[in-house]
Formats: sequence, structure tokens, C-alpha cells
Amino acid sequence: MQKQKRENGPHNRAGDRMHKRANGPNREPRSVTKRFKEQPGRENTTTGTVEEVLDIEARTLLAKLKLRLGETSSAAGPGAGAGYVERNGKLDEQQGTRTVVNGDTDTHSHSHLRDRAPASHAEPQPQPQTTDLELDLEIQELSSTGDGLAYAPDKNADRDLIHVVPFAVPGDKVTVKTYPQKQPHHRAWTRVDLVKVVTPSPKRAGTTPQCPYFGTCSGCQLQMLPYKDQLAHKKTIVEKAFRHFSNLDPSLVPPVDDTIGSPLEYGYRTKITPHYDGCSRSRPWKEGDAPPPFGFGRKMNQNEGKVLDIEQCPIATEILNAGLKIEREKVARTFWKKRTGTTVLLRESTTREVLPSSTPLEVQREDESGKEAVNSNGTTATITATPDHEQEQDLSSLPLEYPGTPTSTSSSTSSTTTQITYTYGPHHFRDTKTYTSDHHAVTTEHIGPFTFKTAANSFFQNNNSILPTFLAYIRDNILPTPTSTSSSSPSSTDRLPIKYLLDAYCGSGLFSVALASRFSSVLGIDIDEASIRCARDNATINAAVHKYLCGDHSGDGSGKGSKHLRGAGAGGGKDGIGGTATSKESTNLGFIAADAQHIFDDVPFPAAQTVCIIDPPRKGASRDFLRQLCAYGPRRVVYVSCNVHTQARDVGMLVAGVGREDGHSGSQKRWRYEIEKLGGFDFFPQTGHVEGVCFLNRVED
Ligand SMILES: C[S@@+](CC[C@H](N)C(=O)[O-])C[C@H]1O[C@@H](n2cnc3c(N)ncnc32)[C@H](O)[C@@H]1O
Repeated sequence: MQKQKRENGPHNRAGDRMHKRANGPNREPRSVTKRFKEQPGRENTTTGTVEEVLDIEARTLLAKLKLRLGETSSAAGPGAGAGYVERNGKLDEQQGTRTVVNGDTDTHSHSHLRDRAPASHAEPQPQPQTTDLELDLEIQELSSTGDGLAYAPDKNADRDLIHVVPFAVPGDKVTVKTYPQKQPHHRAWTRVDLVKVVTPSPKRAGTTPQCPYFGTCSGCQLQMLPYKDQLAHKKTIVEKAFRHFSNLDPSLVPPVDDTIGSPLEYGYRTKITPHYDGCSRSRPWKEGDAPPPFGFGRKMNQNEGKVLDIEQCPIATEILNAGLKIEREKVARTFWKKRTGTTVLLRESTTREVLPSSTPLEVQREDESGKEAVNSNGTTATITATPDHEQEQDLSSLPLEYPGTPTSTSSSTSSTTTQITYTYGPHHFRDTKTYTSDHHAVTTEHIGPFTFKTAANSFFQNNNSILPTFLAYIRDNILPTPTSTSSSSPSSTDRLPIKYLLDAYCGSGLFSVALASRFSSVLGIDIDEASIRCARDNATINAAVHKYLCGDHSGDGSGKGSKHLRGAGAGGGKDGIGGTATSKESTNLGFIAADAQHIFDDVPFPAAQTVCIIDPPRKGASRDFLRQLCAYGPRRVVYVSCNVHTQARDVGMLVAGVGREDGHSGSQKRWRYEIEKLGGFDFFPQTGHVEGVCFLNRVED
């Protein structure tokens, strides 16, 4: 974290340089308003769908290839290696390439495209799709959707087409198969199934996918890539999202920070939702029938929508995999009673106990209780330390950091329940993990000293291992530094200390609760009532932690909290900003169950002293929400998102000061925003997803 801060912030030197370059040292800033007014009808309507992302990336790649081929038209260009072959194994008259039905190509001609530059992609004409062909392609790029992109001419038309190849990376030479699909004919891309990797790319070297279903299951896209390359790829996803979907001049977007990785690359998912199909109308199931496949969607597009039977999911936590076995057995017993498809929820829940530090943790060989434990050295043992009940409750002194590998593990499983207990030596606490499949249950997660209750079927972040790093990062950057006062129109009110936090789309209060000790007052809003009930509970449950973080250590008298206080900047504040936190109970947190835009109906905080966190669902924030945000103008905005494409759209609107065109009274101020810092977190290793985090400061419009 510290390293990240030094390299990228908080002063965001690169961002400052960028603004200076764009605006010149003494010139007025380039007018964002004007730029947007000059482009009437360019309201950004992206919805961040996979189709939109593939559209723009396919067109961009075609344009790039055209340029490259134009330069080296007779050399072995990127199209070299691409060739059409027919499914029945006959020689393709155009290419002299032969392929047998099972995909084992025995000869490959690589000559076809060498002398051919791609046709113009500017106005692709509607063309019939050619299906059921096998092609040999070379992957050019990895798309933001986690698919390989390869190029080949459209057999039936004088144009070129990008082929979207799952489970392939740049440099792979692959055999793919086309298949019938519903798609607009003007598309610059088409999906194909991967038949086989003929020559693997060097990018795969040293990495073996850990899942036997990888290549068939739709859950993961990147298991074939080393983790550091996954992180590098995710940085490009953020870069491309802001290039293609923000409508912003590139000079207004700072260089994207490196993606921050997850401590756990596998075994991190704390929620999974396997599915099984219902019976057909004509043939209802009866007792004794074989159970249907139970698992996740198949990726291979020929089979899109079909369920792949999954026994283990290596990206899910150990307890969820134990639960999956139990749920699979339940499904096998009861599926025949169901008439419709069913999705089963499996969500992890943790009970944390602090072990008395005075009592050394004892481990013994397995005893009669049968609770088997495996020590880090692989021996079997049973944990016998008895927690002192008073200390057991005192979680507030635990540091906000990922506890790492447990020193011992024990588990017990019956046909109906399962639990795993992990003991962490350095901090002397233990976590007992269970899972629930009850949508109405309340589950518990611990992040350092914080405890969060969540309605099992409501939102909570799915990768607990990255949350300590993530929360520390948000905490360390939540307040602007003196130099992050915007480069243009600095307002005198922007030098007032920030005291208030608005948490829009707050869920069960992750940010509100974890950051409350930095603010005088916090107000969260979420449309899900169950989440808001949990947020209120979480405020109370964590009151002792806030007391501790705010410097009231009367409970232990040890002063141990100084570590947190230094990290959180609470009490003294950072660079004269903030510093308002005093010892307080949970009373500085309030929550509203309503649509996010209602937070602006009657905001109780002065905008100049308020930071607003936005963390909407994948579709992003509504235009109405963003318009009201610009009218209110909180001093700083932190935008967190699991869909960087809608995030880029929304940030673009904030930078443009959305809503100015709607008209407002002359005396009413309006605000737009400047991006200070932008980067990604890898909440979902092995998949194509990245969590975007963007910090913005207001500028008077
Ligand atoms: C990505 S989650 C973020 C939750 C929380 N910030 C966290 O990190 O745990 C998005 C949240 O937005 C909520 N939500 C969806 N649409 C909403 C709306 N129109 N107004 C308010 N909340 C909404 C969902 O209930 C969900 O809790």
C-alpha cells in the first residue's frame, strides 16, 4: 500500500503533469463545457455490455491491422496462418487446407492472407454468416472480455472479420469452429468455438490452469495466463474503457495505475450460485431418474446456456467446495420434484474468536472428538486452546491486514453440515467457516477488526482476501491532499476540512463502517432494505472498533491502537485536512433504504466538506443521479465499479459536468470534476473482470 501511495499518489504527480501539459502553466484550462457543447447528440449511452465492448475492440483491431498490413502488404502479416477449411474434411479450394471433423488439422496452408490487406471496415455491409467451418487462426489480442481476438476474411464477403475465440491468448495458433448465431450482419466480429490450440503462445509458459473444467465452464477466462500477466491485462481493460467509453479527451484521463492483485489467486470466492435445469413439459421427472447436470453455464458457444456439471470450483473457497458436495447430494435427492430450473445459493459465513494471547496456542494430536487438524508442517492435530470469553469478543485490536496462510486447519463434515476452522498464529485468532444455502440467512464476514453481517442473498464483495488491502487503499486516498485541489478554479471553500461521507449504493455498509472513524458523520443509501438493516446492525456491531480507532483504548490501556491511527490518519488528520474524528459510538452513521438519487433530496452535509463514494451495480449510476451529484458538488468523489465501461461513461459525465444543459437558476452553482487518480483492483483472479477505482475532485463550472 505504502509503495503504491509513493508511486501513484497522493500527490498524483503524473496527473498534475498531465493537467499542466493540457492547460499550459498560465493558461486557462481547456473548456470541457465547450468540448461537450461542440458535440451535440453525443450523449453517452453505453451500457457496458459485452457486445458493445467487442464491437469497439474489433473495429479498433481491424483498423490497426489494416495499417500494419498496409505497411507490409506482401510480408507474412497478422492474417498469416488464417485459413478456411470445410467441416467434412474436403480440401478447401481457396486455401488447399484440409481438416478432419474432430479438429485435428493434418495440413495447414498459411499462405492465403499474405497478399491481402483487410478490406475497409468503415461501413461493413450486411452479410450472411458462414457457419460450421473450421479455421486456423492466430490470436492477435486479448479483449476486455477475456477472449482472444483473431482476424480472418469473411468467406462470403469482401470484408474482414474479427473472430472472438474463448480461452485463447495473443500468439496462440488455434483451430476454431464457426457456428450459427443470431447477430446483426453489420458486426465487425463473430464468435467461434475453440477446437484446439495448435501452437501455444509463449505467454502460456509456466502456467497450468488449475481447474479441470477450464475451457468449458463460462466462469473463468484467464487461467492459462501467469498472474502477473492477468494483472497487466486488467490495467489495459481500464485504459481501454476510459479511451473508448468516457467520451473524454485523453488529456483529461491520468495514466492508469497498476492493478492491485488479490492475495488469493484461487480459493477466494465466498459466494457461488450453481444451477440445474427444470424438466421438459412433455416429460416430467420422476423419482429414480438420473439427476440433471448441476453447476455453471458452459462457455463453448455451441452449447451456450447449457449447464456444465461441476463437482469442484477452484476459485471458490474451501468451505463452499465442501458445501457444493452436500448441495449436489441434496439436488440428487430432490430435483425430480422441481418443475423449473433452480439456482442454489452457497455463501460463506465466518465466526471469529480471538484467542487469549497469554495462553500459548496448543496443538495436540487428534483426540477422541475426531476434530482433525492439519498443521502447517502437514501433521494432524487438534486445536485445544480455550478462548477467554472476554477477550474472545475483542476483535477491535486486530490489524487491518490480510492474515495470510493459517497456521493450522481443522474440519468436520457430516452429510448435512460442514465447517472448517483456521487458526492464525501471529494474531492468535481463529475463524470457523460454515456456509449457508438459505437466502434469508444472515452471514458474517470479518475484515481485520471489522465485522460485517450481510443478508445471504444481498450484495457483499465476493473476495474477502483482497478486502483489507482494498479498504486500506480507499482509506488512504479518501481525502484530497493539498495538491489535489483542482488545477483549475480552486475554490476557497475547498480548503475546509472534509468531515462528512456520503456512501451511495452502500450495501451493508462496507465503506461507511470501515471509514467512519475518519468522519464526523456518515450517511449511506441503498435500495435493498435487507442490506440497510444489516448496515445499521454493522454500525452498532463495530462501535467498539471505532472507539478503538479514534483513540479510546480504555479497554486495554495498551496504546496498541496507534498503529491504526497512524494508518488511518484519524485524530490528527492528514496534512491539515480531516482531523475531525473524535471518540464516538456508532451514532455518526445513518442509513436510508431508497433509490440512490434520493440522497440528494435533503443532504445534511455541506458539499465543500463532503466526500461521496459511489459503488453502483454493473449498469452504473443513473443520469439523474449524476446530474444531481454535479448540482450538489461534493468536494471529492470516489467511484468504485465492477464494470469499468459504465464507470468510464459516468466519470466522463462527471468530468463534463452533466446537467448543465438542463438549465438552472443563475445563482445556483454547478460543478464538474477532474480525475485525480484511476486504477483497478483484481477482485476476481482468473476471470476477465476488474474493479475500477477512480478519485475525482470538484471544479466550479
Ligand atoms: C456493487 S454493490 C456495492 C455495495 C457496497 N458498496 C459494498 O461494497 O459492499 C451495489 C449496491 O447497489 C445497490 N443498488 C442497486 N441499484 C440501486 C439504486 N437504484 N439505488 C440505490 N442502491 C442500489 C445494490 O443493492 C447493491 O447493494
